[in-house]
Amino acid sequence: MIKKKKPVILFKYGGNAMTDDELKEQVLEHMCSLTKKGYHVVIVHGGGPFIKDILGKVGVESEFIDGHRKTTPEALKYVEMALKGEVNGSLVNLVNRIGYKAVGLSGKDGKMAVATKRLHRKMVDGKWTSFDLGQVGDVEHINPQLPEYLLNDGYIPVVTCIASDEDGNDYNINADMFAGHLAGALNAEQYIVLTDVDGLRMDKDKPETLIDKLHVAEIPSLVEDGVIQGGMLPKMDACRIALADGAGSARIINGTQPEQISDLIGKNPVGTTIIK
Ligand SMILES: Nc1ncnc2c1ncn2[C@@H]1O[C@H](COP(=O)(O)OP(=O)(O)O)[C@@H](O)[C@H]1O
Ligand SMILES: CC(=O)N[C@@H](CCC(=O)OP(=O)(O)O)C(=O)O
Repeated sequence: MIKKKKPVILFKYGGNAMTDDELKEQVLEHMCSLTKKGYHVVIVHGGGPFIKDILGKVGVESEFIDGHRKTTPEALKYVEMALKGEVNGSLVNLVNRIGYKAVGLSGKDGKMAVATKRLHRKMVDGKWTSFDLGQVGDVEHINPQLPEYLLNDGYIPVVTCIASDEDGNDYNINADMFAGHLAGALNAEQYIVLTDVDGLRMDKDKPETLIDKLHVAEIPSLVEDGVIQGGMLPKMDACRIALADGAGSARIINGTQPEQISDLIGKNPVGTTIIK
């Protein structure tokens, strides 16, 4: 008998929403409990504040360009330590402690993600201008077999956003971008981005201006008008990629409010939904 494939929910857990261990545990409990409701759960995480901390301690400076951290080879060493050692280690520990089986991975494991150096361009004074972001990568290709094996065997993949290119050079990839590619490759029924705000706002400082639904075609003009900026730039790009590559839906919700996760499969969708 052919086993029916379970739908995948892929969560992108942003570092800004990981304020303390108690909250992290509640959020992870809400995510992982979806496995009892017939879903396969994948967690992709970032860890911006943890990277900032470690870089500060060792005195390595870094700057963000359009939501991507310019990364020198020296900084990359510390980015990897923070993401794989600190954040991934702690999330795997918490998932295991609350009674599920987590497997911590980065894009390098099993060559799940193959990266390429990011060629960053944007309009400056009416001209396309290139920016060298150093060891910042883009996902070129995803091999979904490893997370699929794990999901089919009852494990929860907890994945972070470091990957190598075909020659073995390592790259720091924005976690939203990484997650969007993986959600597409896994044909996730839902791609859910957990951050520290309720979703995309028309005015980033006014919670009452939350946009509940947005078409991907509306993204470029919202970028041009400066509505989508900073950390929201890669988030929206990642939603576009996830939907184009095979995810069923994409949504941004508040990861500091765990109950919003339960609402996902309920009747009252929260956050900002991005539609094709
Ligand atoms: N239009 C907008 N609506 C809401 N937040 C916005 C908007 N534009 C930029 N942001 C910023 O994006 C941030 C979330 O992105 P980021 O800091 O990268 O978080 P994460 O760690 O979850 O990836 C918000 O805290 C907010 O400051
Ligand atoms: C290239 C790039 O920007 N990489 C990110 C990776 C971590 C991340 O994206 O973390 P959040 O999800 O918490 O933002 C960085 O260095 O901060």
